[in-house]
Amino acid sequence: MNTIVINDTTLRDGEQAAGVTFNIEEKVAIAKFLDAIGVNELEVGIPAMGEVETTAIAAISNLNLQAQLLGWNRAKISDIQASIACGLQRVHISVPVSEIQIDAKYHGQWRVMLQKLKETISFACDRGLWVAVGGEDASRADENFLVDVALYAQEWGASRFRFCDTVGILDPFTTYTKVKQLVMYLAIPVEMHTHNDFGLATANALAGLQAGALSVNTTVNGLGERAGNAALEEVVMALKRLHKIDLGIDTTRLLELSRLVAAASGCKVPPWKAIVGENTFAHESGIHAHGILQNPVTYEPFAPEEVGWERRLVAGKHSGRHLVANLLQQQGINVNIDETQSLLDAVRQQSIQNKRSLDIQELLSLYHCTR
Ligand SMILES: CC(=O)SCCNC(=O)CCNC(=O)[C@H](O)C(C)(C)COP(=O)(O)OP(=O)(O)OC[C@H]1O[C@@H](n2cnc3c(N)ncnc32)[C@H](O)[C@@H]1OP(=O)(O)O
Ligand SMILES: O=C(O)CCC(=O)C(=O)O
Repeated sequence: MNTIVINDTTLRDGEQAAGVTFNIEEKVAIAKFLDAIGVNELEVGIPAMGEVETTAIAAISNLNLQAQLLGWNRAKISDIQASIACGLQRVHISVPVSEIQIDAKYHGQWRVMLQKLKETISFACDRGLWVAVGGEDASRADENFLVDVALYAQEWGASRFRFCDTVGILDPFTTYTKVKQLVMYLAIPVEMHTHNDFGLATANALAGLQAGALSVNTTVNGLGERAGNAALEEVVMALKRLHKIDLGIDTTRLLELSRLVAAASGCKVPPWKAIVGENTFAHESGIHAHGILQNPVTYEPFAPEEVGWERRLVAGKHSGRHLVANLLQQQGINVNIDETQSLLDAVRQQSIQNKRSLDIQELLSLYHCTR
């Protein structure tokens, strides 16, 4: 798992989340940010969508970023032409590979699908483009047929094949088995594209990488169709911290990036969201805060600064004396731990009444009232 490519699709699948639209400035800002922190590759959009999209893609293309840029295409010559017109040198061509999708898009005529794939790969390769192919709904495809399509794509000139769990129905174990088989047959790298319909997108992406995939689609905050995609920040941190694979991405800016995409998409990040949620390094519970004050490793998997956060202790319903005493100490008030019980009782009461934790001013005024 050492030469993994992150191909971030915030600007394509991320923007496909219902109700989300990025304007040109936002698309450019997100692309620049992803590039600046060291993301290798960006799927920047769908040129076939028309002028608004192609103008944004061309603007990103003109930035001459370090990251490789890809346009997403159907197996249609006109889609490839639209990608070329944006100045893209890399195209991703998607074809349906499950019976369900081939029925819906090609009236069940898989030979026609293969013919279109061959034509579009050749058209792109003849124009000097680097071509990747995506197997849409690969997770529900007949496994032998999937391998055949991928082998044809490879033979016709594709440089990578994307395994798509389009409706997010796999678990990590089945993902591993299916991707392992594909990797075994192909000489070109396999890319993972996972969806979060059962909350398993990141786990499945990692399972695919364990099985030998060398590239992975992510989106910032896990934004994307329906329940979203594998989150960039989760995949990068899981690889770094759980698998000891540092992709060279500046993780200290992940929070800033998350906030940029949350603002541009209008999609708030839930407080409990891994890595970038507001509560990921906030501690209210007495036993946790007591542990953290002695050694942060007791209740944190890594230091908050590694992803751009600062640790926060907050007083609330579940707090204990050590936490409250520490917060007061930070304000220059030294209290004997054994004399904080009445203050703690007042904190609980007010927190229950307000249905939230207390800010420092509220804690201070309770302290003065209970003296
Ligand atoms: C799993 C995924 O995320 S796939 C990506 C999905 N993303 C999007 O759909 C967002 C952007 N899409 C769009 O802006 C529009 O759908 C467009 C511009 C691509 C096409 O718009 P329209 O021409 O109005 O077609 P519409 O969206 O209604 O239908 C999709 C068409 O693409 C065809 N199609 C779908 N997938 C493929 C494919 N992989 N290869 C070739 N054709 C395909 C469908 O069969 C249908 O064709 P038809 O019009 O000949 O019946
Ligand atoms: O690239 C493809 O083939 C399809 C990607 C996708 O968005 C999906 O399958 O969910």
